[in-house]
Amino acid sequence: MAGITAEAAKAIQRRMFAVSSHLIPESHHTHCLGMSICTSGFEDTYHRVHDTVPTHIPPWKAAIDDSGKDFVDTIYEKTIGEGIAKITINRPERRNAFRPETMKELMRAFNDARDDNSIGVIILTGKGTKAFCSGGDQALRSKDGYVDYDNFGRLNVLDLQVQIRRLPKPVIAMVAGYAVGGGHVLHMVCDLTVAADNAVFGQTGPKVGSFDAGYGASIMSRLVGPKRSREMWYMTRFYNAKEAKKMGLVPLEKLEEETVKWCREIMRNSPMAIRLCKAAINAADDGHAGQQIGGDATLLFYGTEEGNEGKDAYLKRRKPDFSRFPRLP
Ligand SMILES: CC(C)(COP(=O)(O)OP(=O)(O)OC[C@H]1O[C@@H](n2cnc3c(N)ncnc32)[C@H](O)[C@@H]1OP(=O)(O)O)[C@@H](O)C(=O)NCCC(=O)NCCSC(=O)c1cc(O)c2ccccc2c1O
Repeated sequence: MAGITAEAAKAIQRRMFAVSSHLIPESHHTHCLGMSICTSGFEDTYHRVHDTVPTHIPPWKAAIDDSGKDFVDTIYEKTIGEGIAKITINRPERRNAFRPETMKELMRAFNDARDDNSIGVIILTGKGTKAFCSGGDQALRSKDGYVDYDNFGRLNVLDLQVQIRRLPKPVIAMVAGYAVGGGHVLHMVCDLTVAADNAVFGQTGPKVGSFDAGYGASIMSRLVGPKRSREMWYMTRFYNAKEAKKMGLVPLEKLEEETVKWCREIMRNSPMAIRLCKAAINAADDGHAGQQIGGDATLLFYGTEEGNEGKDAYLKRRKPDFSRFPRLP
């Protein structure tokens, strides 16, 4: 486009994308109309009227946001005409461990999906089948958080957690492989989780000298109960998808089909009703967003010998030795 800046061209491209996303392609109409048989097994008017949703995986189209910056650690995509955005952590060589830049990009993508009124539901996932997310990149951990390009320590995953909780559209965690550490907390702050049969869940913090005393502890307690939460945090065991209760379990090869089906079921319902249900369901827990003190405690802990012992042990592939640290009364 001659005569306009690259940023202006990207802004125009984004606007055109948003507008075209409202248009449903002809092929989708045909497909949906073709699905007239109710396979749910219920022979009632409710099911005859509402029918089932199609399960094919839609074509994903690369999306951009207003900043005009590229997405490097993440992949940001949208469907055409179906109102679904997909945000993928793209560091599979590190089991999708995140660094501050990853969080910045995720926040940009979530912000754009929130702003785009053609989008009604957002999928958060990890690249590949080995991991949804393995938490903070331990190789980048320093005494004041995780450090990448600008040499500042950050714990900015806490901001992403709050953003997901407050975002007025459902966010679905699509989990294949490991969802551990900060990655496990990310799945917990999402509205729903669809897990493949190879999914593994767990908190590793107390083994690697970390913990999440904000949402990571409080939401877990609500989700799986206080005793199971203590077990997960104190013992740092891993659980397979069968053991992790209250989650849908689907074969790995059906994971995306099933997740998209959930999105479509949400998309055909009232956005205002969903928005208010989400706010209402979160209301009892909103006070936890104020638990910044939990994040600050982690920040201080990273600067201690005890915290560092866990990270060192992980990086050196040895067992941590916490025996020299006092168990204070
Ligand atoms: C996830 C695993 C169990 C997978 O094991 P597997 O055997 O399949 O793979 P490898 O271990 O060989 O890993 C392949 C490759 O990836 C690198 N890697 C994996 N995870 C990480 C990671 N988190 N950080 C850095 N690097 C990672 C690994 O080193 C290998 O690299 P090679 O070069 O050798 O090929 C297993 O990988 C595992 O246990 N990972 C660590 C999980 C973990 O402890 N995560 C951190 C928890 S702490 C955290 O996430 C956290 C972050 C925050 O920002 C917080 C903020 C505020 C409060 C608390 C926070 C917090 O707790």
